[in-house]
Amino acid sequence: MNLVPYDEWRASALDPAFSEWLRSGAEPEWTAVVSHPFAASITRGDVPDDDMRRYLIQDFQFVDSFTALLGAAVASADSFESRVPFGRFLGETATTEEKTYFHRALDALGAIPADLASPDLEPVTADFRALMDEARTSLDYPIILAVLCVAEWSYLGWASRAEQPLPENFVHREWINLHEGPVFRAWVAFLCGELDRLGPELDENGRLRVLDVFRRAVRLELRFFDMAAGL
Ligand SMILES: Cc1ncc(C[n+]2csc(CCO)c2C)c(N)n1
Repeated sequence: MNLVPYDEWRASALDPAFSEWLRSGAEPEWTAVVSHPFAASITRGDVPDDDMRRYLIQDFQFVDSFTALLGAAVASADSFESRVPFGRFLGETATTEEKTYFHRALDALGAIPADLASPDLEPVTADFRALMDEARTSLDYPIILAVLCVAEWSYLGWASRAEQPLPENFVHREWINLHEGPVFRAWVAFLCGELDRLGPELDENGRLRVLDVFRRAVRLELRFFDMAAGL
């Protein structure tokens, strides 16, 4: 656990970015997420259909709350320039992915419409949705950023470990491609950059609140993959 205050840490860190203070403060769970056996199995293309279906059914419920949280980011960002990337991601990626990938993948895996509309929530899915609802209703921009940043940065983390050639099965291949590549990298860099811009301006208490939310989100990502792996 990282208990070194940001100002002290910054003086000696190799990369003094606020987002790096958050990430290193979320170890060892961060590394456990990006190197998780379930994620590694996605990159190899060998997740059994039943496991992939269960994971994606739960993840569709995650993405629903995540999409609502993006709306709160549009509403709470501190400038027009900062609102724009959230609006673009919302329109171009989040809603397109929902319409296409989840529907096609879950159809191929034999899910029925009720599995998308109103599945039973796993405890970790309910907990993750509760954290996102908490961030959304706070309308506190750095807090919202912390949750969004963990979700996207950690997914870039495992997906960028995939080796070529990617699996042929589209359910695996497209799920990797959605979280890799120059456009997704630029999106993650934007989220980290916003935290790097705003974090140093917060007082110590404000920074610790952002770190607390960041850590809670990382622990939930870990539990989410554990759930998917049946651990
Ligand atoms: C538990 C969990 N954490 C992060 C992501 C990454 N992610 C967050 S929203 C979204 C859809 C728009 O790209 C994606 C892929 C996820 N899917 N599931």
